[in-house]
This record gives sequence, C-alpha cells and structure tokens, in this order.
Amino acid sequence: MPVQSSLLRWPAPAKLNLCLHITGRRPDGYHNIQTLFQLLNYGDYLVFHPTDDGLISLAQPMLDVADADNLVVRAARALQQATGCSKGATISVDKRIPMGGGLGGGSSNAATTLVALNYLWSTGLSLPHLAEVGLQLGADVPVFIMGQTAWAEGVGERLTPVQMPSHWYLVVTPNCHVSTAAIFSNKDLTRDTADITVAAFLEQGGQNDCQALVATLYPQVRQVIDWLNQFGAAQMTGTGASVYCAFASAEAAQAVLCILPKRWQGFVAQAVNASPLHNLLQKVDVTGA
Ligand SMILES: C[C@](O)(CO)[C@H](O)COP(=O)(O)OP(=O)(O)OC[C@H]1O[C@@H](n2ccc(N)nc2=O)[C@H](O)[C@@H]1O
Ligand SMILES: Nc1ncnc2c1ncn2[C@@H]1O[C@H](COP(=O)(O)OP(=O)(O)OP(=O)(O)O)[C@@H](O)[C@H]1O
Repeated sequence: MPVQSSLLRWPAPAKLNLCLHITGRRPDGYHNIQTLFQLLNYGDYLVFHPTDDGLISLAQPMLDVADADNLVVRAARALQQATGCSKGATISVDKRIPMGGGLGGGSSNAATTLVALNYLWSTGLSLPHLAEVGLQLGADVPVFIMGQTAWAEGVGERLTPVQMPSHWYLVVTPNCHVSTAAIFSNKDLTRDTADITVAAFLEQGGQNDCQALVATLYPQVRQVIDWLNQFGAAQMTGTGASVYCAFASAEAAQAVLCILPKRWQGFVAQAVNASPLHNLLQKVDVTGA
C-alpha cells in the first residue's frame, strides 16, 4: 500500500571528501577543487507537510541557526522563486549529522528539501535544473541532488559518478567548529595542487589540502587525526572538523567507536554509491505515494 507522502521521512545523507585538492583561486573568490564526494548511508531525516498558504516554516528551530538562514528554509524559498509555485510547507528536521563538521549536513538538507518539495509540489524540475538552483545555496548542494558518489571539479558542481568500494567508515568530530569561509580565505592555505585525472586518484588516492592548516589552527583536530592514525590512515573531510578512517567491516569500525574518548562524538557508516534519498525517490515515483 502506498505510504502517505506527508508521513515520509526523506533522507539527507552525509558525505566524506576522500580527497580535497585545491587547484586555484577564481576571480569570484571561490576556489577550484578536485574532490571525491563519497556518500554515506548515515544522515539526517526531513518530514514535509505541504500547505496551500505559501509560507515556509520549520516545525522546530535549529540550535544556532536563525530560521531565515536555515538552508532548509532558503532551499524551499529558492524553489518557490525558480518555479513561481505558491504552495508552502512546514518542515521537521531530525538532525544527526554534526553541524559545521565538513560532512555536508546543511547542503544535504538543502538538496533533500529541493528534491522532496519538487515532488510534493509537482513543480516538475529535472535533477540537473534542481542542481543549478541548489548551487546558489552552496557548492556541495549539487552532488546531493544528483545523488551519486562522484568525482567533482569546478567549485564542486562538475560531477563524474564513480563506483567506490563499500568500506565502513568511523567518523569522529571533535568539539570545535571550523568555518569553511575562514579556511578558504587563510593566506597559508595550499592552493596550487596540480590537476589530476580521476583515474590517477583511483590508483594513488589523494590528500586534503586543508588538513595541515586546520590541524595547526585547531589542536583538537590534530588530536583526532593522531588518535585515529593508530587504526588506519586518518583523513579530514572538507574543511573539518571531522576526521575519518576506513575499516573492512562494521564490527571493526564499531570496536574502535566503543573506545572513542568521551570528549569526541563519532558514528559508523557505510560508503554507498547511490544516495538513500534517490532510493526513496524511485520508490515514491513507482508507488505514487
Ligand atoms: C570544502 C567543501 O566542503 C568540500 O566538500 C565544500 O566545497 C564547501 O562547500 P559549502 O559548504 O557548500 O560551501 P559554500 O557554502 O558554497 O561556501 C562557503 C565559503 O567557502 C568558500 N569556498 C567554498 C567552496 C569553494 N569551492 N571555494 C571556496 O572558496 C567561500 O569563501 C564560501 O564563502
Ligand atoms: N539545515 C542546516 N543544517 C546544518 N547547518 C546549517 C543548516 N542551515 C544552515 N546551516 C549553517 O551552515 C553551517 C555549516 O553547516 P554544515 O553542517 O553544512 O557544515 P559542513 O558540514 O562543514 O559543510 P560543508 O562540508 O558543506 O562545508 C552551520 O554552521 C550552520 O550555521
């Protein structure tokens, strides 16, 4: 039996940057990057109650973010603007992704809002068109809209889907917040990494060009890297503060999570090639929920 769409929990998965190469600065202040966006089967969940009054509201405010600045609200308004739609929505967010952790939580929430409301409001935009709308909200939004683990170039919007192994990751977030804008504008950031091909990345791997700088500015990030390096090759995601390490099984990752120092938070997740959001979208498209 089809599930009523207002009861659906729409996933907003987290991502890891399996490398983050900064290859140059652009005239608009943004940076050209090369990164492997690895989607995870762990994330936030959003519930949408469509309305006819055109108002966009959150069922509960989010800690530290004014409603008008919330990427969920901004995404819903961007869709209204792009389509002229006069419908509204009340939106609940079950937040599980640490905020400001380099895990793309805000961007993923924005992407899920665009994809879900495009369906619930019947506004009919294609995924590439939604990705264009999403790019105005953040460089990480398009990959979540397209819904496939991908090699990314440009500011992160030029995407080439890549099939990656289903490793298990332990992701650890120290109790500090790293501003993406502050790291990208720091004079000591490495910005001249040479372009590589996706084939070269798949063969040799890559580094995170923000990691050395962030580890110097935030001793807690350095401590997490050193601690996780006991169990494998630890790497930071995005501009931090989260750090991850790959494991061959869920059990191996859980065993390390069990001994994680109490001052840090962590979760275990599996790498996925297709977004859980798109798995749901396929189901609702078939059942017409
Ligand atoms: C570093 C990554 O986390 C890698 O996944 C992302 O590229 C950041 O993506 P995001 O959080 O969606 O970033 P945005 O909200 O678009 O940008 C935040 C700030 O970071 C800087 N920024 C971001 C992305 C980029 N390619 N170059 C930049 O210089 C800009 O100063 C911008 O004002
Ligand atoms: N719905 C939202 N969820 C999380 N953060 C939000 C949201 N809306 C706005 N924000 C703001 O965006 C900032 C960055 O949040 P986010 O969790 O996306 O960081 P991030 O994981 O470091 O992102 P990225 O890896 O894309 O740089 C937060 O500190 C918060 O102020």
